[in-house]
Amino acid sequence: MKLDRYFSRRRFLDLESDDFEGSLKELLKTTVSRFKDLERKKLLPGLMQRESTMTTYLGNGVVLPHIRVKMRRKYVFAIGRSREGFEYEGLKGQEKVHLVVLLLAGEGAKDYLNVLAAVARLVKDQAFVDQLVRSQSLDELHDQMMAAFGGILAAPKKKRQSSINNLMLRQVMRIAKGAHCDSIAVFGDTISSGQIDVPEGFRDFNTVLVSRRAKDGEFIEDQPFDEMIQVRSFSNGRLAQMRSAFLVGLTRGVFRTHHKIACVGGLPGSDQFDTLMVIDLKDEFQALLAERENFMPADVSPEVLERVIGVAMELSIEGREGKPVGTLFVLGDTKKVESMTKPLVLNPFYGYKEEDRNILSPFMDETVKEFSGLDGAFIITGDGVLNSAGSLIHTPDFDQQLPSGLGARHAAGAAISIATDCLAIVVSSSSGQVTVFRSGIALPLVERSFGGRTL
Ligand SMILES: Nc1ncnc2c1ncn2[C@@H]1O[C@H](COP(=O)(O)OP(=O)(O)OP(=O)(O)O)[C@@H](O)[C@H]1O
Repeated sequence: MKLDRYFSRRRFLDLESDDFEGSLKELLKTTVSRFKDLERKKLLPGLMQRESTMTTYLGNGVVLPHIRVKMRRKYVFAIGRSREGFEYEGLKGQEKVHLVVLLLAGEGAKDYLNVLAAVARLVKDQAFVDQLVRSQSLDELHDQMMAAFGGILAAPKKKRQSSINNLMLRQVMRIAKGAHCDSIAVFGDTISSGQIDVPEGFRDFNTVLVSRRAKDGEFIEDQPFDEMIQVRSFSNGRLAQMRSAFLVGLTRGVFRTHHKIACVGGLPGSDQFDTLMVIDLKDEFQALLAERENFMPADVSPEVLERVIGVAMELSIEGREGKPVGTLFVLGDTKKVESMTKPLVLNPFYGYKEEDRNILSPFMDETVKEFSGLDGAFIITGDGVLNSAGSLIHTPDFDQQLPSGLGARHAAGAAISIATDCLAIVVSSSSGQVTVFRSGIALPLVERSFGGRTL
């Protein structure tokens, strides 16, 4: 998502204040002086009120205060930098806020959550944030932000691609041709710079980049790929996230169920492709897709499933504060699902605006991880609104046989996926495995044990 058109050099400041409220006042002053239809008096209390109910801290010293306002423009950004940094409620130890990214969104702006998510994704990169904070001048800071938000990140220093990588890429083309594959998938995180030099003829294939870096083509403008699938968390496994990536690809229409895919990958950051495989999606997802061309429930949007799978993967791979966490997400057909659940605790999402408790908002990540410690399930609507956490599922007449070792949480996920038109995504606290249930059929996405490695 290109956001550079909403930035203006005039709204880049070196902050004089040493607290959050003072910084907001400075940023609002420069913004309001330019857009006369904005009412500063209402903006500051609105922003402070949001902050008191929900933090807008994104990590890495960046805070993203945001609010919807009545204005003609879709979005306005104002950026404040504090080299010394200032304290902010909830930050531990030496951590301070160095960058305030103020976002005002017009009431009609429809892709608000995507804009928040795009900013959150970029500032997840600590090195990028450090570079911004250390910029010599505001002009330099502005240029870097424009480049990053325009999708043209300063090109990373290019290493020459090794001859083995070239060979592997040529081989995957030969295999794709020989095995009549429909696409070639490259696991891009193998290469630390993200820059992949492809051999001649590569562009004749339908190609997909699977990477943690970014989505919607942000980073692949000058890359030789037709599509990009984002995976969210690091795993030491070579192609451990393959299944979730292909599932996401299926829901987004990048792949069809009858497709065969030639894949090349390696350990993340190793700069060495070392694995080639051919995946037949029909075989891979056989049980799940046996009955239907499209396994998505009618009301679930692919980006919401993608997000839930991403959070589930992070919980599986990283846990919560290093400890394994298990949880259950029930996605879609919410009315019917809710008729088969009862609260185990007071609902922590009660009373918040739907937009603020949508799983597509980057500020929900931490909240969801925090509440994953609760017993029971998250109930999520097909368009991403978190309706409740800590819900006990009780479905009628459930006698599904599950593989041994799978207990009550998996049984509940399987049962609700039979009783309603939903998807249930289970993270196992004991094995870290992530399993998607649809109509009682289980699809394991990542199989691992904590501390272990997966091929
Ligand atoms: N009917 C249910 N509805 C919602 N959550 C449930 C239900 N039954 C169990 N759980 C949740 O699952 C948790 C763990 O149960 P159990 O260990 O039997 O499940 P499991 O399938 O073996 O999962 P894990 O692999 O995480 O241990 C419970 O503490 C509870 O939070």
